[in-house]
Amino acid sequence: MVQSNLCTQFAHEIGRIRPLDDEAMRMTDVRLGNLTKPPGSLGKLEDIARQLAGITGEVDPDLSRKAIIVMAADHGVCAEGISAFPADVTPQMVMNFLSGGAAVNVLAKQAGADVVCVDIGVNAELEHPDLYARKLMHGTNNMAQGRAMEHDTAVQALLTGIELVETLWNKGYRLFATGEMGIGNTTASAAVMSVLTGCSPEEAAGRGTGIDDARLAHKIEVIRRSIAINEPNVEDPFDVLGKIGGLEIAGLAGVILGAAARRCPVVIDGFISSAAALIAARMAPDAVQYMIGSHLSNEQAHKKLLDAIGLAPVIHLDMRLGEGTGAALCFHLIEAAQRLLREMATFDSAGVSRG
Ligand SMILES: O=C(O)c1ccc[n+]([C@@H]2O[C@H](COP(=O)([O-])O)[C@@H](O)[C@H]2O)c1
Ligand SMILES: Cc1cc2nc[nH]c2cc1C
Repeated sequence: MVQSNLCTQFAHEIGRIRPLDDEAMRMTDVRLGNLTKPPGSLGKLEDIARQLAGITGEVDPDLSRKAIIVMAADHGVCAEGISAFPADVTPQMVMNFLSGGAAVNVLAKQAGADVVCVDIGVNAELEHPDLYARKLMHGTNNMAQGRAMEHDTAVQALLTGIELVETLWNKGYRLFATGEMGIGNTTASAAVMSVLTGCSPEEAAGRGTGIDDARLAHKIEVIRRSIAINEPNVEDPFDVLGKIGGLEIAGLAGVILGAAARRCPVVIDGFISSAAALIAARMAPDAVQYMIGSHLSNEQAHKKLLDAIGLAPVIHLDMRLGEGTGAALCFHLIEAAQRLLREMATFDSAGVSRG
């Protein structure tokens, strides 16, 4: 009963996601064509301007209030020794986000964005006035021994992401980005990628926080074992999420779907955020049009994962931090696209001859 109630809420939200607004994109193309530049010469910045119009239904939307939603959670699979760092780093970094000392805080501040720090499943008791306390479990169960979480918990995590976007939307935020913190979460993300794209654990696994060759071989074996023991159904993203996913991955999939349902752009950060984006895409294919790929992470499988979603990253800086750091940098390019459209002279106003 409870489960069907949650699923009904979720289905209602998914049902709100619509294709982009063709007329707003056409009007943007007309405006871009009148600006003092050869047609298409601003490349991907023009694509972004067009996409923003399609998403919002406005040629020049006000996206000045922006939030990076950083979902933090722990992973039972850390017991298998798959990370270069101890699980204690997850709660420690959450406190660092809340004190403003993490990389994402610095980059968010520079971009004029707010960091929204969410405990959706950290294995520690955390208290801070700015923390969004939404803990559903004290970390997932060890997926190498059985399912990571109950089906219902995965749906609750998805709804938590949607609820956060709604709360922030009501405060005036119109541009969102995904970010995360969770020691062990590249293992869960690689497992999700392997099942949903059909690639091997070798192809999906990477070095995460910086593991050596021996630990990488072990990580691949743990992913293989987790998939074998749980037998997730490739046709059912809820099943995949519940058996081999993570609480922050589920929460971020909810953030993405919630943003799409409210016609807001959502910038996808690195490898873990992209695993969440793949889940969201399988739940609601139209949601992909609301996503903006930010950067290409150095996590080796990221390119393949983005290809599976249909996203092209705009920044290549060899970063592999997560937290929302790549997405924060992408905010500058989004603002650049908007300013060009808003502030450039037209051929007529500047008296420049057309070709
Ligand atoms: O976003 C990325 O592309 C990315 C790539 C590698 C590592 N990370 C971060 O590192 C942590 C996971 O690494 P690991 O090795 O513990 O699975 C987690 O906190 C992520 O935010 C993030
Ligand atoms: C220190 C540290 C900071 C991070 N931020 C995101 N993932 C991280 C992993 C580590 C280990």
